[in-house]
Order: sequence, then C-alpha cells, then structure tokens
Amino acid sequence: MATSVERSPESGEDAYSTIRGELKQYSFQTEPVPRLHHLDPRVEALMRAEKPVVITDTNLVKSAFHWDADYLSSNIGSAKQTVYSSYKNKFLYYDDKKLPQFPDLQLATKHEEMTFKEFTEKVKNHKKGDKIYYLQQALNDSVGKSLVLDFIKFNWSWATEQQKKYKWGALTSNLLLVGMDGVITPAHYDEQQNFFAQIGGFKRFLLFDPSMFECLYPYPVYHPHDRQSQVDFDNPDHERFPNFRNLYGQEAIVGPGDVLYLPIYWWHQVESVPNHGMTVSVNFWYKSGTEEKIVYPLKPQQKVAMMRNIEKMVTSAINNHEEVPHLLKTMVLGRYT
Ligand SMILES: CC[C@@H](CC(=O)C(=O)O)C(=O)O
Ligand SMILES: [Zn+2]
Repeated sequence: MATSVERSPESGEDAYSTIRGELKQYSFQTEPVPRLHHLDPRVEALMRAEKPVVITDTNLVKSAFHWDADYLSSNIGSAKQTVYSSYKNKFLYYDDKKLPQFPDLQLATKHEEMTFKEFTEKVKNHKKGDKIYYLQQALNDSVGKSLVLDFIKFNWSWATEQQKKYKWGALTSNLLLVGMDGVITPAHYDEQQNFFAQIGGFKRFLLFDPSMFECLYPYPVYHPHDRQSQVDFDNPDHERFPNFRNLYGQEAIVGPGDVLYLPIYWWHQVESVPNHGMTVSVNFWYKSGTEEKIVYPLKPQQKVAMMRNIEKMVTSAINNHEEVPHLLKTMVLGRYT
C-alpha cells in the first residue's frame, strides 16, 4: 500500500466536494459542522457554547506539513511507537488497565510496539487480507531533533491564546496519528477539550452532542471499552439499542491545515477517507477548566460526568462489577421507569 500522503495544504473546495460524494452513508441524519476562518467572530461564539467548528488558516501545525511517512521514518527516531493492528478497519479503543476484570473479552485490535520504520514497512508491504495498522503515539522527547524543531514551531501562541480565552486546563498530550487508508475509530467520547489538527490526507468526523448519550449506549464505566459506543454503526441492533433510531449528528471533513475544535464529551467517529492514502494528524488534548459556579439546568455533559461518578461510586462500593447491573436495575426498573 502506498505510504504517500495526499497533501494540498489549502485543499480547494473540489477535494472536499469530491470526497463528500464518496462517503459511506449511515442510517442517521447529520448536518455540516461550520467551517470558518480563525478570525471569523462566529468561531468564538461556537467555542464558548462548546460546539464543534472546523477552523481554517490557524497555521497551528504548518511547521509539520512535510510530516509524511518517509520524513517521519527518517526523523522520528528509533524508539518503539504504539501501533494498533486489526484484520478489520475498525480500531475500537480499550483501556488495558481494565482488561484483567474481563479475561474472556475478545479484542479485535491488538496493541503492538514497533519502530516507525517497521510500521512503514508493514504499510508498504500490505496486501488485501493482511493486518491493517494504525499508529497512535503521544509525541514525547524520544523524537529526533528535527521533529522537535517542527514541534516548537507549531503556532503555540494561537493555541495558548485559545486555552486562556476559554479557561481550559493544562495541555496533557499531543497524539500523533498515522493511519492506513480507510481506518476508522468508532464512536466514543473523551473527557478533554481537543484541537484536532490534520496534516496529511483527509478524515471524516461524525459528531454527536453529549445529549445523544441515550442513543449511543456506551459500555459500562468499569468496562475496558468505557466511553465507546456499543452500537455497530454498520449493523445497529435496534432491539438492544432502540434509541439509536433517534440519533442525529454533525459531520465534517478535515484536510491538511484544518483544525477541528472537538468539545469535551462530544461523541465522535473518525474515518480516514478511503482511497485517499495515509492520514497524518496531531491532536491537542487539554484538561477542561473548572466551572466557576454551577448553573441550572445542568448541561448534558455535566449529566454525563454525574452518571460516570455514580457508576464509579457504585462499582467501587459494591466491589464486584458483576453485581452492578442488578443493583442499578433494582434501583430503577418499576420505580423510575
Ligand atoms: C484517537 C484516534 C482518533 C482521534 C480521536 O478520537 C481524538 O483525537 O479524540 C482518530 O483520529 O482516529
Ligand atoms: Zn477521541
């Protein structure tokens, strides 16, 4: 498979409209995420409302536009990188610290450690039916000098200005993502604010408001797939997940130079657009700021945080996750339903 990365930093509208015509359709409706120049005042309104927006011309990662497979191979260094492999194109995240409680869990994706050079070899020699690979590595001080210089030249003044303006907490990490053509990260939410910067290739985001929690049925908090939706978007089980029929979302295509503001607790499915080569992205995860004061009614994301705390409290108090479902059902069925 080619390791080339499709690149047209100022991707003309033609690239996006061509891609839009190729995208897989799902059973739910979506509307487009606004795509705005970073100086457009509507960006601030959307970010204050914690709504997604594709922000253009930030130059956030312009110094990394040359990060293609060959450059990264020669400059990232010989440290092992975190790579996931799967015989399918879906890469469902799992928390390996929770795996011991689920010894029988069948994982479709495997965590492998390999050098970047080994990763690009596997991608180059990929044949139909072979494993598919997705590199997902937090940028750290093991990278080579030239990558450090590129990293230092990110538009940190813009990023830091936003971080202060919206009272976000600390930047916790930058994840380097190098995906083979067509890889998918299924629907999940994260507990951090996120600037998702696209460097090479194109990614399609399906985004859902935190209130869509009741349509997306996340795994229990104690489960290794915590925060991930249980619903298979390609073959939804409407018996188990009846509210999936009410799902409604937003959609965005991000290309080189685009930055997607992905608000904390917003659900997202991320698809490397098929037949457009490898994708290279870097995300910027920030702790969310603390609310100055609680305002009622609570926001959907606050209710999600509350439900998470209840599940965590019950699980630790009862000290046996197998007893949690019965206790919660006893508490709710026939009483609150
Ligand atoms: C973690 C992988 C995912 C991005 C994402 O979910 C995030 O940045 O929160 C993707 O690009 O496939
Ligand atoms: Zn995510």
